[in-house]
Amino acid sequence: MSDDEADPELLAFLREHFQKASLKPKVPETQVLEGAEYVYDNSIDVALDYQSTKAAAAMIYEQMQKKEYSTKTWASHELHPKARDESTVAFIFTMDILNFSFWSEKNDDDRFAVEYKGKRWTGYWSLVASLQRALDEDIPITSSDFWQNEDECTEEVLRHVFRSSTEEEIPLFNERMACLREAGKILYEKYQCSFTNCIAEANHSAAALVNILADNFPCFNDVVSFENRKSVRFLKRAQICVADVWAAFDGDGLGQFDDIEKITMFADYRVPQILNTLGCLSYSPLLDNTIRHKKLIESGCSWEIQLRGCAIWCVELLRREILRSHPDAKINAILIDFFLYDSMKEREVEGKEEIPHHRTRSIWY
Ligand SMILES: Nc1nc2c(c(CN[C@H]3C=C[C@H](O)[C@@H]3O)cn2[C@@H]2O[C@H](COP(=O)(O)O)[C@@H](O)[C@H]2O)c(=O)[nH]1
Repeated sequence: MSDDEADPELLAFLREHFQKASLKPKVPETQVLEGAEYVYDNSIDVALDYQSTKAAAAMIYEQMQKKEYSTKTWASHELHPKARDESTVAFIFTMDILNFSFWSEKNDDDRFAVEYKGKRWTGYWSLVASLQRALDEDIPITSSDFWQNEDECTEEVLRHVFRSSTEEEIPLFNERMACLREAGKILYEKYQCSFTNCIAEANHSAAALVNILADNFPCFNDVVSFENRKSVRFLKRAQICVADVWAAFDGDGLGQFDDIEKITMFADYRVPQILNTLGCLSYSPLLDNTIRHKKLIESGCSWEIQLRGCAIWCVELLRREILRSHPDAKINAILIDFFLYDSMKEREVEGKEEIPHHRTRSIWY
């Protein structure tokens, strides 16, 4: 139909509508889920099993209900900060700058571990314990001014903060120190030394805050090139940082986000492990063998990207399946992820780590 045949009123309406639409402020998106779906659609070494995913969705929902899993679960962890104020925002920002790669090639007795409050903490919890211990020792480890002050925040002080109760030091110590210095410099230059100003700039959009972190702080810009065909944003620490703020503040105040459902699962090395254990994710024989024998998988290689992308997509399918059968469920990808991580850690404590997690050493997760 040419313009002169079309109804002039309809044409005027369409022109006005599209004119308005193009003026609308762009709704922030992270593109993480689109990238994950693309990786899933193009994966040959990692596959999803729909029957197991359907069964897992039912089990996860039932368990989350039984445990009353909610944002409140976050603060219930012994080491997580409880105050809903800027000190907790600063703690979370510090924590999630450093929230990566705790796995060790040593046995449980010899691996990096932190003694704190009469307990021996490993993995993610060794990081949280180190930060809490430093604050107890009046070391301002959550202050970006401190990270930048190389006279006060010396390498020696940081080695003291992350001191181990074993011979093994925290993995990637130098990279962690560099991440803190870089983040401190950027926070000083762009956000008046406060992560709370980043939250304010995001104006209650979780996606916008993820993008602020990824676009301004290189150590949060977790982006890969999948088989040289497509740039895929995983943004694991940027997303978990936003999710931790949301959970710590119970979705209120500094943790109030209008689009929190845009946050996906955090592509780490624990959630793929439990998804594989539950039968949701399956691996090609060579990849399965590599993981079972704890062989290194290079950061950025196709196998690693398939593991991370398919895990994000799998949790999205779990989320959709749970909401299909329970439309009123107060559940999102964050809470499913938190539940899966905590469940995997419980299995590890009970000695039920049937299949190992994959071994990739990087600052991204
Ligand atoms: N996907 C996902 N990855 C998570 C977490 C957490 C901790 N979140 C706490 C906050 C709320 C939850 O209830 C948890 O209590 C750490 N990690 C990642 O795992 C790895 C550490 O593993 P391991 O060495 O075994 O401790 C490392 O890449 C770390 O970045 C999570 O929740 N989801």
